[in-house]
Amino acid sequence: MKRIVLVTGANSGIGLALCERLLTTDSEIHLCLACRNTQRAMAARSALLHSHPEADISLLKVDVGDMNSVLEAAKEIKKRYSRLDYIYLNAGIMPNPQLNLKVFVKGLFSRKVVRMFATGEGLLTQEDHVNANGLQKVFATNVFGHFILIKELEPLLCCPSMTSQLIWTSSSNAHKSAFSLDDYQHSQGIESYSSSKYASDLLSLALNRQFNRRGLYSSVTCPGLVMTNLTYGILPSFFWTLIMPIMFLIRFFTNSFTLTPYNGAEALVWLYKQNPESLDPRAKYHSCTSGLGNNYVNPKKMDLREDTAEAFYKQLLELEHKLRQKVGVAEEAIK
Ligand SMILES: NC(=O)C1=CN([C@@H]2O[C@H](COP(=O)(O)OP(=O)(O)OC[C@H]3O[C@@H](n4cnc5c(N)ncnc54)[C@H](OP(=O)(O)O)[C@@H]3O)[C@@H](O)[C@H]2O)C=CC1
Ligand SMILES: CC(C)CCC[C@@H](C)[C@H]1CC[C@H]2C3=C(CC[C@]12C)[C@@]1(C)CCC(=O)[C@@H](C)[C@@H]1CC3
Repeated sequence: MKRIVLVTGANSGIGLALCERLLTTDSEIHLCLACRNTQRAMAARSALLHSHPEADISLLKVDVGDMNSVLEAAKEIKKRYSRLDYIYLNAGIMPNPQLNLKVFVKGLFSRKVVRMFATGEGLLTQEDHVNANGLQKVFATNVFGHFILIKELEPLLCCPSMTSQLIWTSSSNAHKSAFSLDDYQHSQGIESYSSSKYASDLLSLALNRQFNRRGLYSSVTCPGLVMTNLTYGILPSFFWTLIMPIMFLIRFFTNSFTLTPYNGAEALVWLYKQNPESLDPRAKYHSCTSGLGNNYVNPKKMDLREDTAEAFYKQLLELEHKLRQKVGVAEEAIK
């Protein structure tokens, strides 16, 4: 029986490299590319079919930052499939990133320089906005849309006598200090990306508590620093090209400069092959690349509290309830 794998944000960067690698790893797979832009999704499908002509690939239109689009997409998935084996919750944004040069230069001469390059801690700020659902855009895209998708697809993910896996593309940029239960959407701060990634780590922990007994397992990964559209948004591409030799040099000091989407997908592919019951719900699985270019996976314990994860999960359920009422009222008004 073919394994059914859905990947959000599959049309570029790490998501696209992941799809390519999954098709190479497993020929008995149905891949569903869940993307917001149909043309970009079709281009990705063509590229994948070019290297894997026999591959079974379908497209699904979904904007994970838009509640109505997620609900529509979930309806479509339920029509198409009776179960789902894997969902890769990979789509993500970091809008209007600004590099804090002062912190960067200071960091270069501090003892924390390696950590700074590995996590980008404190180096980046973002400007976030409110979306049409009244949610902070980064939170809605990186966390909440995926949460709603999982909730909607619960019957397909929790099937008797089989296990399913949720695999998040989180980040080592997820920091406790950027997240607060009082402002979990991060409407007050300037580190919405870091906050959203910490929120996804908390959510993954809570999902394991809620769903493991029903055969659903959740894991988080960090792909390392990868050159994708997301990172090209931080500094102009000519600058990245100029400093590329330095980036390859940095690899000898930190294994987190994976740089290519192929390398960045290492932990995501590794998790595909694991028995989910053997995984540690508190571990973040990091894609690593050595100075000589060898890839491997390094699990690291996350700094998470069970009670915070539970409280956050409750807040998400309340927000879901509120928004479902809003959507319901809007639908009634149209009728
Ligand atoms: N690059 C890096 O160094 C790191 C990246 N990550 C994470 O990896 C993930 C993938 O990013 P990466 O490959 O780097 O960057 P890309 O920008 O190349 O990929 C992001 C993908 O997400 C999609 N996407 C964004 N917003 C939405 C939305 N609202 N609905 C549906 N799809 C959406 C994009 O679609 P579209 O093409 O239409 O914009 C794109 O396919 C992200 O979650 C990111 O946070 C984590 C750590 C490091
Ligand atoms: C290498 C250079 C000479 C200068 C690059 C400086 C910064 C632009 C980078 C240093 C560490 C990088 C980093 C990220 C972005 C670019 C840097 C800040 C991320 C925050 C990108 C997104 C993620 O999710 C993280 C895992 C990255 C961590 C490191």
